[in-house]
Amino acid sequence: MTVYTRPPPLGQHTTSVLETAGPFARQQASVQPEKPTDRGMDKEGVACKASAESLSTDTLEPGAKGPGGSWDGAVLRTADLSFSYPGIDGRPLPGVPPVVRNMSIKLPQGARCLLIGPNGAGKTTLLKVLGGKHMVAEGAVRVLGASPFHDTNLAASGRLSYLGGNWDRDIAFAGYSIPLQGDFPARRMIESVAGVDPARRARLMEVLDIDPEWRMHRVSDGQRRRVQICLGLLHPFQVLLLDEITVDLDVLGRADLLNFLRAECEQRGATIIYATHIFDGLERWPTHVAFLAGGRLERLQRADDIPELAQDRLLELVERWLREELARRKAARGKADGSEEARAKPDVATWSNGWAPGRMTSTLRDASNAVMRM
Ligand SMILES: Nc1ncnc2c1ncn2[C@@H]1O[C@H](COP(=O)(O)OP(=O)(O)OP(=O)(O)O)[C@@H](O)[C@H]1O
Repeated sequence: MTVYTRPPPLGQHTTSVLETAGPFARQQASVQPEKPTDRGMDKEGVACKASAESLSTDTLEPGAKGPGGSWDGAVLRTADLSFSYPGIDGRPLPGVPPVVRNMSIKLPQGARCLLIGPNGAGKTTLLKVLGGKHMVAEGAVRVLGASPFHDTNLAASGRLSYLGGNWDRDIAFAGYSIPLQGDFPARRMIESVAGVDPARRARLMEVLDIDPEWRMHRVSDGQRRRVQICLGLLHPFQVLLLDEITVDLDVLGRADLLNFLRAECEQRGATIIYATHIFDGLERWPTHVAFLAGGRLERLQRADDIPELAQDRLLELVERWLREELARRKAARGKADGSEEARAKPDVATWSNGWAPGRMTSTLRDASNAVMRM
C-alpha cells in the first residue's frame, strides 16, 4: 500500500540545493584540482583536464622558456589540452579517445602558423577550442592572457577572431546548410558593423575586390566568401584563427588576402593560425608550421627550421608527412583489429551521441536505429 503524506503549506517548503550530476556540475568539479585519469579527462570524463596550476613548461616552441603556470607573454598557449565532443548525456563517449589530445602549443606575437593535417586530424576542433567555441577548463587555453571560452570580451571586442566554416544555416522545411542570402547589398552588411575604421573597411573591400552593390541573394560562392572574410577582418584583430576560408577564392583573391594577412602580422603584430589543405604559394608565408594527426600535435616547427620551405617544396613535404602518418595509422589499426579487446567488443549499437535539432547526428555502430541493444 502506498501512503501519501500531505505536502507542507506554501511558504513552508525548505529550499535546498538540488544535487545534480549534469554536465555543468561535472565541468565545475573538473576545475577543482584533482588527479586526472589516464584517458586525459577528469574522473567524470569531462573533456579537458589542464588547470592553471598544472601547466607544463614543456612546450613545443623551440627555445620557449618560462615558469610553469605563467603564460610568459605568449600570445596563444595551450597546456596539455585535451577535448572530447560530449555525447547526449554531456559525457565523452565511452571508449572514444579525445579529438584533441594532450596538446601543448605556444605561439609568440606576430606568428603566422600553418595548421596542417589529414582529414579528421582535429584542426577544426582545435581552432574552435582556441576560438572559445567549446568549453574547456579555464586554465587549459590562454589567448592574450585570457580564457577564450570564459572571457567573452575577447571575441566580442574583435581582439580574437575566428573565421571558418561556410556561411550557411539550417532552415526548417527548406534544408540543411542553406547559404546565407537575402536581397540586400553587400554594403549593408559590411557597413552595419559598428566601431570600424572607415579606412580599414575601404582597404579590405579593395583587397577582397568586393563590389558594395552585390545583392547577397545573387552572389557566387566565392563572392559570398569574400564578404564573409571581410566581415571577419573588419576589427583589427590581435589573434586570428582561419579554418580553410580560402577554398572558394580565385588565385588572385587568395594571394591578395594572404599578403594582407602577412602585413597585419608584420606591421601590427597580429598572430594568425591558418588551417588549410591548399599549399600553392604558401612556402614563404608562414613563420611556423604545425602538423596534427589523430588529435595529437606531431610537430610545431619554425619555418626557418624547415629547409623545404626555402626550396618551394611545401606540397612535397606535406605529402611525405601525410603518407608517413597514414602508414603509421594503418599499422596501428591492423594491430588493434587483431587485439583481444577488439575481438571482445559486442557487434551492436552501444551508444548514441545525440541529435542536432531536427537532424540525427548519433553514432550508432550498426545500421539499426537502436540506441542500446545488448
Ligand atoms: N560535432 C562533433 N561531434 C562529434 N565528433 C565530431 C564533431 N565534429 C567533429 N568530430 C570528430 O572530430 C574529429 C576531428 O574533426 P575535425 O573537423 O576537427 O578535423 P579536421 O582536421 O578539421 O578535418 P578536415 O581536414 O577534414 O576539415 C573527427 O573524427 C570528427 O569525426
